Amino acid sequence: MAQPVSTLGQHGKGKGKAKAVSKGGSKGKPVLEPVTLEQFISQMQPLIDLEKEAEIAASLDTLSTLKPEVAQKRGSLLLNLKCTDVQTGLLGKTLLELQPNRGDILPPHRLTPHDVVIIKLNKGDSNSPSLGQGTVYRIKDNSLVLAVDDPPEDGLDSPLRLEKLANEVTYRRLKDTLIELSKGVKGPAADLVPVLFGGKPPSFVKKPVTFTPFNKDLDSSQKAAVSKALGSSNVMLLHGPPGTGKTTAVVELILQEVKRGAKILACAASNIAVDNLVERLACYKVKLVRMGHPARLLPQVLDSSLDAQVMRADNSSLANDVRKEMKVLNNKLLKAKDRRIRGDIRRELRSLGKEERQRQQQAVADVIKDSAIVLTTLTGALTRQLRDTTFDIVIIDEAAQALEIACWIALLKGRRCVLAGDHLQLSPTVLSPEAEKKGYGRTLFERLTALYGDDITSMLTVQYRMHELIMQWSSHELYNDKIQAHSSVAGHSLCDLDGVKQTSATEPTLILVDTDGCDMEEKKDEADSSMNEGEARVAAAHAKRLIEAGVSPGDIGIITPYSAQVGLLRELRLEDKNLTDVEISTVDGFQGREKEAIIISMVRSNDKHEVGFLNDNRRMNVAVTRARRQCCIVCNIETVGKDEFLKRLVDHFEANGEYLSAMEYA
Ligand SMILES: Nc1ncnc2c1ncn2[C@@H]1O[C@H](COP(=O)(O)OP(=O)(O)OP(=O)(O)O)[C@@H](O)[C@H]1O
Repeated sequence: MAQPVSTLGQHGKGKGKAKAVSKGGSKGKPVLEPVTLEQFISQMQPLIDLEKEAEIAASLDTLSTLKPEVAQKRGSLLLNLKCTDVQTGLLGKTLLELQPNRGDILPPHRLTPHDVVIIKLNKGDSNSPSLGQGTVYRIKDNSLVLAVDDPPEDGLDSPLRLEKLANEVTYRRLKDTLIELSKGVKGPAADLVPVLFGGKPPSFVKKPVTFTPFNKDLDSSQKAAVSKALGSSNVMLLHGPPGTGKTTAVVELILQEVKRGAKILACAASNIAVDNLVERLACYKVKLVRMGHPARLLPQVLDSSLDAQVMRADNSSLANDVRKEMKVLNNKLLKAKDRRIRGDIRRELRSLGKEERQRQQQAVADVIKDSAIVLTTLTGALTRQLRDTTFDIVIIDEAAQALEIACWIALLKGRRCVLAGDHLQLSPTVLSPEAEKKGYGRTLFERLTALYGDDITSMLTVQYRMHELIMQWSSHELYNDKIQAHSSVAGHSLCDLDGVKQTSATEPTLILVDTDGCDMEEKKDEADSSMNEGEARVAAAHAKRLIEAGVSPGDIGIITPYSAQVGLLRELRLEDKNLTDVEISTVDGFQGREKEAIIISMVRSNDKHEVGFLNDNRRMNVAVTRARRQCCIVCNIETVGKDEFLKRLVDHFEANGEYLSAMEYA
């Protein structure tokens, strides 16, 4: 293990007093002030409650006060469904497929995979009894699959509704973690906590750590980041701007830590990010286990799940034998008349029950003990199954999208930590405006960047996604011009793709479609979200032109900041079969993803030049950097150009790309 032989002495001298190194936050975000552990605990306590109340209120609000159709758009409800299939699968769970009763596609909604929902009869209301509870497993435009432990005994042949449940367990785990922190940390993280609150300086080994990479393609910035992480004695930040191979570097770091005998807890806020790590590690044949409910895991990682590995374990099959024996005894008990015999059977059943539980627990403990890497979501790290396991290092991917308090669930289990992320992309969504204002959504990654900056950070500087024209604006505005495009992508265009013709639609890398003067004003929907029908039609028309030129619909994404616009675009997609596979999403929902061609509908178009939350630099950064070979922005330049940051964006597109009036798509 790395020995702390040098320290970065500039920070946080004086116990419990964090040095003020705060920098200006992104637009719309409060400037970061350093906090002590005590301040953090007292700030967070009420905010967790505020956020929980906001989540519950959102569902109660939508369920009781709004028309069901509006409630549906707000997110917590999906109405009038029919059950079209019931199957067993997924390590013994039952999978229910639900489709809309009317129409071909599900109405606009905000349910996402992994949400916990209750199933009710459609004609019921918020007080009517539940038929059962399930976890959303898969969502397509026309169907949704739920994983349930016990399928409802009746009611499945009637019209159904789904109601999203507030996630009580998560909030309880966040509170429990705060209590742990307030008690004074004595476990493995005892020396880490003061460093993360500025009370003790971070330290690194003096000599850079050299290593032989498992991945021979690592670039020099990735190697430098892995080396810095390996040399850190407590905390290191791996800053990965869009497309720079942050997860590639994290995978290399994990493999190097395994090689030097470390036990690793690898986490992320979302299940999908954890699964991504599992998939990328799987080919290296390392011993790992993915914790978590099977319905929340991608099918391709199920084999690595704790449930699957426990099922294969010797102790587990012995437990099964015991269970069979218990079944036979239970049958005997039903038939036995003699009191003495009944007493004997009961005694034997009790002892077998104990043995079965012990063998199951032993099987779980063995799998965890034998795994060099344990992978889980942050909140999943508080599971009972990991209670007695400690780790040499906790690695958190997508850390800039995780609530700080959620990070602490995992951090308390390890001696060192590496956080990988990009605080210049979107931070986690917070429902309560008050909690947001008071810093609930502030991430540990942001806070440590402000506290220690470059001293503990290594930034990746080669990106493998975007044409350099797409990258340049983002690199200049947010990353001090430090990002370079790798030669394999710097000049790639849609026309290089198989079967794509060179046309006026496919040739440009940047396209700016201006709706000014084209009567394309924004509107509000019933749920107060903005939309713009004219823009939606232009975006769909551009997608059609790309498809006509041979671009595969699956390579095209239309993204927009507003959920009402997503609904509108999805309705338009129904009008043309060719558009079926074009992906449509909010910008926030598309973070971490990419497409060959991205069309951005900015929506805002008004005389007051109001741009709403378009002016959060990070949202536009995410939007533009999803595109690999072409980025097309549809907007009203007159409206959005009044914001300085957005003006520089449209200026970049105008100067380096194709400028068109929306009239051309009429
Ligand atoms: N050194 C490298 N050489 C070649 N390709 C690379 C290298 N590093 C990463 N890539 C490629 O770049 C792409 C992005 O990598 P990765 O998923 O690790 O990035 P990320 O930074 O985690 O992504 P995101 O921007 O979505 O957070 C992948 O296709 C990956 O194979």
